[in-house]
Amino acid sequence: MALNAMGVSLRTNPSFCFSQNPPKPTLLTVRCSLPLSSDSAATGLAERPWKVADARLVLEDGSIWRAKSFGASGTQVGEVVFNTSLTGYQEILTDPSYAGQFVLMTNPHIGNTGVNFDDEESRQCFLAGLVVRSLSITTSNWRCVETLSDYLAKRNIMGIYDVDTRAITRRLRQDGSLIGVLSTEQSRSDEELLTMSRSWDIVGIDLISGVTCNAPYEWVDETKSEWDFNSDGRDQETYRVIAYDFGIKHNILRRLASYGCKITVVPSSWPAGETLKMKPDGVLFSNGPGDPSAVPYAVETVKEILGKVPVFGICMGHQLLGQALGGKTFKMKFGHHGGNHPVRNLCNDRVEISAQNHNYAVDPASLPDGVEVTHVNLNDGSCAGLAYPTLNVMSLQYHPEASPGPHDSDCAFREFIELMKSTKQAA
Ligand SMILES: NC(=O)CC[C@H](N)C(=O)O
Repeated sequence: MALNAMGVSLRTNPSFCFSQNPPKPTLLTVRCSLPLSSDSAATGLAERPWKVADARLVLEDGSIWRAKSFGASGTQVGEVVFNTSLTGYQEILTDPSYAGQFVLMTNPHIGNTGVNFDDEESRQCFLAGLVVRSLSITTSNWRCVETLSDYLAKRNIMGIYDVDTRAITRRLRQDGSLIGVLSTEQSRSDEELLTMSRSWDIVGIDLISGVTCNAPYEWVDETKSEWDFNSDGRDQETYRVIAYDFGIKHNILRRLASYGCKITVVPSSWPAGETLKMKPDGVLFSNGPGDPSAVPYAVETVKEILGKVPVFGICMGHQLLGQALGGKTFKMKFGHHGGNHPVRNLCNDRVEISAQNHNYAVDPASLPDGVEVTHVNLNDGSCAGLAYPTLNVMSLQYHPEASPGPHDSDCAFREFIELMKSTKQAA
């Protein structure tokens, strides 16, 4: 994986490498009322008792947002999205779906619960960086094992705080998601960073290949009893599921395991023929980063499996299923990223409060006859779920596994079990 001079891995688009001139030390010329020691008076250098703004977020619209850095340093490009979740910043940081994106938290106070190693949704942080209003100066949580700042520094993830996240959010809502470049390198001019932000785009890039696993593995983690729920009515029968890792969140696997599934996770490029040879009772197509139109190989895999075994698509998996069934996906203005989106389940007319994280959606008008829209996002009427009963297909645009967010839609896992059960009985 390409690294820049500051050791920040260029995770988003390795081919977009910046010229690596190590930054020249910058003399701070300060004018402040603090008494200067004699030598500092001579050089004009003063140690300020507080952190100064040492980072810039330059957006492609030309706006420059000065901020204070935490975590890794360096220069990183990515698409800026805002997430309105009030809790779960660690699950967000480790959701591979954010690869190529800066996540701006609209909840102003971040970091107060530190981090722990139970709440991670994948093996590392894939996002481009974290943008927060106020970084907690202390942690207070019985599960805390590390500060957010140390956690990000160890994972080469950049963060900024003391920046007007509200103003940036309003801009994103007005103009749509914007590409930005975040830099702590004072040697880079504003113009250089602006040029970088206008030279990269997230559309059309396969970001899945940068987050998927390298080889198949069995999911063996047990959900600790204090975190388990809904598993009482668990079927006596065990169902074998192959889960395609397009950037899979671990809580999808934990929830399937809680419902009694034995799961083999396979890489995104795993051949459909190999999957079918494994004779699974069902196949899950997972969430994942980037543009669903940029991974035709994954759509072909889905097409080859469709109709052979019951399938369940989540988020990116839902979009790939939509394309495999003949539909089209499109890029939304600023997407849905949060934990309080109301979704109407058209099958039972219940409204589920859902966990959401997506910038693309399936266009229901493009779906062929026989494919049913099963869920609708009540905020904007977009397609939040589909089914194709004759091919034993179900999928959701949002996240029934929560992590973070509400568990209103956990029943979707039960429905997938029922789909596998009925298909097996009919065989
Ligand atoms: N969480 C996901 O799977 C996101 C899917 C896709 N990358 C999108 O942004 O819409």
